[in-house]
Amino acid sequence: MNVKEPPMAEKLTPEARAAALADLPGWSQDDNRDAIRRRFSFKTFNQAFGFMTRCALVAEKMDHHPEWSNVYNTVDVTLSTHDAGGLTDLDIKLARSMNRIAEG
Ligand SMILES: C[C@H](O)[C@H](O)[C@H]1CNC2=NC(N)=NC(=O)C2=N1
Repeated sequence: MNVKEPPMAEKLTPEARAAALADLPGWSQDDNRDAIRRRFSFKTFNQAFGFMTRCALVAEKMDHHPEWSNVYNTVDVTLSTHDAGGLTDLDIKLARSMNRIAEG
């Protein structure tokens, strides 16, 4: 059987990146690399870790994974597509999902 790999995601153009960011509350361009970042703040560690757990399930399903760290009630996230060496539509999709999950 001919089972194709999904096509490699392509880096967004500067115009596409700006348009996507304008529609992504809380996210901004990373100062140092072709990536986007957001800090999610919660009331408790439990809420922060629950958020990470739900995001992890989505990320695994997408086969697209965040760079992130957690300190108590805060989760810092950076999204970039390593295979493409920069920001792609996959990052925008994952960012949207994370925003939805954070809203509860
Ligand atoms: C083999 C596997 O599909 C790749 O390594 C996936 C896994 N998760 C990934 N996550 C992110 N953020 N970027 C990638 O390029 C990437 N590639």
